[in-house]
Amino acid sequence: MRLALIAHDEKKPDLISFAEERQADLERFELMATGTTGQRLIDATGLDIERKQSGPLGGDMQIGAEIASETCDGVIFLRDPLTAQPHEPDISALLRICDVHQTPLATNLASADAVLDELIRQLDGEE
Ligand SMILES: O=C(CO)COP(=O)(O)O
Repeated sequence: MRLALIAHDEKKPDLISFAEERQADLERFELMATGTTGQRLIDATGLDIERKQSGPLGGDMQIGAEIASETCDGVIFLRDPLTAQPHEPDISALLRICDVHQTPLATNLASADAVLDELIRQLDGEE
């Protein structure tokens, strides 16, 4: 099962803490991330993560393409709702394509655990 991890700059510390807490669970997935998020997570946890482009350079669109191809099963995207992003259209497109394909999506820390728990439940069912 493939899972995407993304965080805006203000939320990267939260995502790193989340990944440290849930590292054993995250290791069960094929992970992908936008460029800077991926590097920060790799540095902090050593998790094996496929890095796409940085978000403003097209990383959200690359993850959106994975969702459109149904090669990504869930997204944890800790958005910063208080800072304008230059690539807002890409972000909107990513959220939209998740809805189009019924892809589980968490956009804040409060729902990240819930999405990961549900994907783990599905993984356990597959085994
Ligand atoms: O901007 C992002 C998502 O919209 C995240 O990109 P980075 O992980 O490269 O910072």
